[in-house]
Amino acid sequence: MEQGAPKGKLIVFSAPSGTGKSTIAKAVLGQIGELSFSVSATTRSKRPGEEEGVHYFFLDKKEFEELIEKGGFIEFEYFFGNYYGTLLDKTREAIDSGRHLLLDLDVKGALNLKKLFPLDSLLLFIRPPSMAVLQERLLQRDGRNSPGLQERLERAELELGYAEQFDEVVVNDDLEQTVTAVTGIIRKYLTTL
Ligand SMILES: Nc1ncnc2c1ncn2[C@@H]1O[C@H](COP(=O)(O)OP(=O)(O)OP(=O)(O)O)[C@@H](O)[C@H]1O
Ligand SMILES: Nc1nc2c(ncn2[C@@H]2O[C@H](COP(=O)(O)O)[C@@H](O)[C@H]2O)c(=O)[nH]1
Repeated sequence: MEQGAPKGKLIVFSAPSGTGKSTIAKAVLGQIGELSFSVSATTRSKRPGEEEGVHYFFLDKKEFEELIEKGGFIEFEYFFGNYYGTLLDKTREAIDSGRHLLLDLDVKGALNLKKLFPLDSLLLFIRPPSMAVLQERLLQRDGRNSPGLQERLERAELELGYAEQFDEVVVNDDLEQTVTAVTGIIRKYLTTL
């Protein structure tokens, strides 16, 4: 897709589920006005408080698979029993109009995106302070009986092994310090283009 340099840049957050990507993204978006959130499509159900077109575009499996057939995704993955994907049209529209996007992707999605936009993307890996803290955060957010909790923890171990392939790695221990560090990294990247 990298025909002619796109004007907007892609900032990608990856981390094991529950590390705090969405929490950090919300704070960073509040501080960097020229950055917009890239809304992915998914087949998973809405969590309380989530809104269509704001957190995700919620599709059913048939709709998602039809969109795959039509080449509607830059990348997509299937995990935790659901599809997740980055929409081609929305991404192209943003970067062609010079808007920078913040994407929240799993590690494979992030590394695939880097192959497509090697010069126009920055990959940030966010680490939890420990597996014990990660488990606490997932329990706090989703509850003890949440479907997929064990799967998310198992996948976390695997995802941590990809950290060194990212451009930057930040540990999300104290939230305020993490937001300051991440905001600094992104500002530096956007101003040294
Ligand atoms: N630094 C932090 N200290 C304490 N709690 C935190 C911190 N960062 C995030 N949290 C909490 O951890 C939980 C998980 O955060 P969040 O939903 O942002 O994770 P995520 O990485 O976006 O997860 P997913 O990939 O599943 O969407 C939330 O309840 C959030 O409030
Ligand atoms: N490869 C992609 N991964 C994505 C995309 N959108 C979100 N995600 C990742 O999914 C997990 C789980 O999210 P949740 O909202 O169900 O907790 C999370 O780690 C995201 O990074 C996408 O478009 N492509």
